[in-house]
Amino acid sequence: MDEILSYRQYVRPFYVMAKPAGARCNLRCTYCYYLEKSNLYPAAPAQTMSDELLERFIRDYIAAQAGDAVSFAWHGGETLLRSRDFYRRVVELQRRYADGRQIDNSIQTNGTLLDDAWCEFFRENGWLVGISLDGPPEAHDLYRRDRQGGPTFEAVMRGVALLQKHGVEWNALAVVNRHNADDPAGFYRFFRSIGCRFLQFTPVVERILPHDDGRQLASAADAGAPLADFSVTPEQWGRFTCALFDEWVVGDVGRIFVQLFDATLANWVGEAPGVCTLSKNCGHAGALEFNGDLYACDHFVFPEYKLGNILETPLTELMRGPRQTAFGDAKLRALPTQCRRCRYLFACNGECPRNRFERTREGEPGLNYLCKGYQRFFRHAEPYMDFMRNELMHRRAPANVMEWARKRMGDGR
Ligand SMILES: C[S@@+](CC[C@H](N)C(=O)[O-])C[C@H]1O[C@@H](n2cnc3c(N)ncnc32)[C@H](O)[C@@H]1O
Ligand code: SF4
Ligand code: SF4
Ligand code: SF4
Repeated sequence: MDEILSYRQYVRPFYVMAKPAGARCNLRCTYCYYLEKSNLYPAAPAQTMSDELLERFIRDYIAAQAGDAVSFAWHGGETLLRSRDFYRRVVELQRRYADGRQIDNSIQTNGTLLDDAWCEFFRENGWLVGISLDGPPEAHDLYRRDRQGGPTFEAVMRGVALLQKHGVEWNALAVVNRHNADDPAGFYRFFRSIGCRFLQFTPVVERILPHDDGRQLASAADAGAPLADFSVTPEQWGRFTCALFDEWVVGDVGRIFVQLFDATLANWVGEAPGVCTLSKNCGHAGALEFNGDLYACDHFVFPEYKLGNILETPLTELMRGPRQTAFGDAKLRALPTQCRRCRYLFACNGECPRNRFERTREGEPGLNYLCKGYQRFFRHAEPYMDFMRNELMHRRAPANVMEWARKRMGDGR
């Protein structure tokens, strides 16, 4: 088993989320886990990735990939605080080092700084743009505030309209928090109404632990830290995912792609889920800070999870080294007995290790805080997932589930 694990680790591609503007941002979202990472770099307030580092990263990242396609992910902080010239240079360097590979780029942004020129750049270069949007204005604006504390919904929607005008490929990245989790139907209908076809949503789960350097959030290793009040509860998460699933399964299968549902179906048929949180192992997506520091994961940017600096140690060595391999394999190895015996282990895999700070019924540590919510979701989705798996096995479209679901729900559930 161990041999198989390490063999897979070796041939599997790895990804790196690059932070060209570090943790700098024009907004001040209450729940943001990244803004406070500036405190790790007090001596470099500008947090700007240098041209030397950019070139080294692009060259080494392309060279490290075994396949024909290489995917770059630009992340932050706010990515659009860097100029278009910076990203033109990215494209130029990618062409220089591509060596016949196909290069893809995705960029995550809060959307408020988009204008025609940015959209033209993304369209011309075929970049996929991820937009952070938490639902309709009353859901979005509570936590997604600008520096002055003002709302941002309208600015984001102006950005979305520009992307649509220019025909830029985009998807929405929403977070589910204590506030917006109670209106799943309104949330889903909103995204449908704005023409969003690719929807990802992440549960916000943070705990508070003040550090001497000014950071306020706990890492997975910090036992006993209290929950931040914007965190979604397991009960909310369960209700939210079930109700959203009901909206989707009666009308939008094959039309709107919801990452959680696609990944669940993939696990149901024994395929790779395409999202780390529901995979058996993880550790194949590092986070690269503006100065070359590489961390185990975007959600593990804590000093104790720093792998090294790519200007000092080759990127491949850090990503394929024993520390990162152990980090990724721990997702499976550290599962508590309750998870190992769970009937939904194949679908859940204990979800993300950063949320495993609860104890099991037997008092064993390492249970996922959202466990109850996931259990409820998998139980709820099970008959529909079984139906879709059966359709796929018989080479029929999973979208046939919609008619079956409508009848089933009409039949008095
Ligand atoms: C840190 S931001 C960086 C990129 C850009 N500034 C943006 O907002 O899209 C990346 C994503 O993380 C989400 N996010 C922020 N804080 C989070 C948290 N505590 N838990 C989960 N996701 C969070 C944001 O909503 C956003 O979609
Ligand atoms: S826009 Fe992104 S980086 Fe900025 S505060 Fe909000 S979530 Fe954090
Ligand atoms: S720690 Fe969580 S977010 Fe990071 S790679 Fe693993 S599953 Fe994904
Ligand atoms: S649903 Fe709960 S018990 Fe089952 S694998 Fe997930 S976290 Fe573990």
